[in-house]
Amino acid sequence: MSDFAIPFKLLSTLSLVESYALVNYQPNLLLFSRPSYLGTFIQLCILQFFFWAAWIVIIWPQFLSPVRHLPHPSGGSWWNGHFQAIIASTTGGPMTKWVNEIPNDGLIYYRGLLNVERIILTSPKALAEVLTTNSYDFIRPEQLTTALGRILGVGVLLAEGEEHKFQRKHLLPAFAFRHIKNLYPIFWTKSRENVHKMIENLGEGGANKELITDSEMGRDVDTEDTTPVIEAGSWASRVTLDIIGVAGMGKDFNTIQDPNALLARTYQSIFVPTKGAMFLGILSMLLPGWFVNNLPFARNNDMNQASVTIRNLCRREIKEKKEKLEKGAAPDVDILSIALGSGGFTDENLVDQMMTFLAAGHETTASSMTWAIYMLCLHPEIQTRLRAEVREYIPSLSNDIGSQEIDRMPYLNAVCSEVLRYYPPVPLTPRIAARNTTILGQKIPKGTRVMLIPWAVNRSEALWGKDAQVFNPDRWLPSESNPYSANGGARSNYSLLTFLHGPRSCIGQGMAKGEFACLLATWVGMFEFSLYDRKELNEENMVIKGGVTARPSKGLWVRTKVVPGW
Ligand code: HEM
Repeated sequence: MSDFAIPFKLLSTLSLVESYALVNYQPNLLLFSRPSYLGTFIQLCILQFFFWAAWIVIIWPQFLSPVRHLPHPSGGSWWNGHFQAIIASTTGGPMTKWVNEIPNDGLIYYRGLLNVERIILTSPKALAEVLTTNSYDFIRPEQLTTALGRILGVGVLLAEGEEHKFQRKHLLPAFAFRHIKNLYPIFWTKSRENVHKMIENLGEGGANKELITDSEMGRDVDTEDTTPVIEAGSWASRVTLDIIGVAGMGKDFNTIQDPNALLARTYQSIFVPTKGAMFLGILSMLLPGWFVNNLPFARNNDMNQASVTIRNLCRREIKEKKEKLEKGAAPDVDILSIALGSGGFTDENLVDQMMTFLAAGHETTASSMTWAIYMLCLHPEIQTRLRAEVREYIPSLSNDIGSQEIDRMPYLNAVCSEVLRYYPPVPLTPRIAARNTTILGQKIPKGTRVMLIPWAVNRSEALWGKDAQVFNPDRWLPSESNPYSANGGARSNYSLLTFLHGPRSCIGQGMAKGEFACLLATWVGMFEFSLYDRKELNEENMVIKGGVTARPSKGLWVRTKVVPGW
């Protein structure tokens, strides 16, 4: 059954017709001696809203829905399902637990806000049906498209059906490996610039001055240790924004050098998880997206301003690039140049695509970098082994590096793959059945929410074995006892959901992997990291901000030392 999206049009049309009929033909049925159209209309609207709500919240999910007998978590409220548990914990947290604790054959059922039904896919077969075989039967919820469209543009990420097929087909060549490999020198040069800037910052004492009083934050800090501290997440966002600028559209946003550069500030203002953002997120589950987007809240104001800034910047860059090409300049290697060459897009559509690449292409990779540094702090032996490999294959940061040098390092690639498995940057992404359909033979009514949860599937013991919840890069290294090392030891490639699969999988995954590996190699090659707050040595103490991407909610503060000799 569909979301709790109030069907205003239906309720008001019905009420209009009924109030006309009642006032004119059956006035004796009304409560008032002098019936008016308006009064009757309002009463009917309220009455029908309650009938509709009772149907959606109680009658359908509790007594009629064909999916209600699927394996499901115990407990939950009679009117609000498991929403309380979900909202109180990290995005995808409860689902990870359910996937490992509830015996199931590929589908788990639960109820979210106001009992809206959701299905979690847990088996490779179920995932293959939804992601590949019947991919276009499952679309993104309209509320999400409206909410994200302002910042992401309505590009390939948010398009559906034939429109999506067309856009993807014309963009795919830009992401072919023969082009992506030309971007490695950009990844490396920008990563190197970032490391130099970090060294400069450490020389000035790092971010120590910025730290909020430790007692206020409840941190457990070694006060004797004077090693400078940095917030790894913000450095990661700066460098990934610069990389997507140059690799995506040939434009250096200069965020590494200036964290207050316009675009950096703009993205910061919208990616910060505020209470306002959360409130609007919940409202958009109940009310039409266009209405929520236009409510007079500061958050809406920020989003609209950010949208104008990003859109104008993309427009300017596309115009400049076109003019350059018209003057006969050789095309650059960036994604925009290749998309322009494809001839498949109008200028305004290219603006939407560029907005998509800027947002989708930097926060995600920055999230991976943040989690990588966290994992290396928790596992210093992995950090040391990785540094040794990087230094063995690349004698100095000043070397110029391409895809071949990166691909040759097995442990680097294993660590990157394991970070992407263990902390997938996109913790979950929802779909809605666009028509009555089936998954694994189970009837799925049109409008049912189907949840793709990389966070849960990537740590499923049924798919990864008993050590699914252990961070272990070695599972990606080939050996006689590990014949499935290409899949991290799992039998099916659908066990890894980080980039999804099929026609809606991440188009930028090749680029993301190359960029991530270059970044990690430079950071670990040059620095030794350890946690500033010793409490975070216990992963359960790490508070995670959910949203489109998952990051530590208070940032990742790490003591950072230059390791000489590179
Ligand atoms: C570690 C980094 C990344 C991760 C984990 C990631 C993950 C994902 C995921 C899970 C999706 C599917 C979202 C959904 O359908 O709900 C997706 C789609 C997409 N990603 Fe990425 N992404 C990453 C990096 C990038 C980069 C670097 C780019 C581009 C430059 C990019 C561009 C896109 C685009 C355009 C789509 C939409 C594809 C379509 O629907 O056809 N991503 N990504």
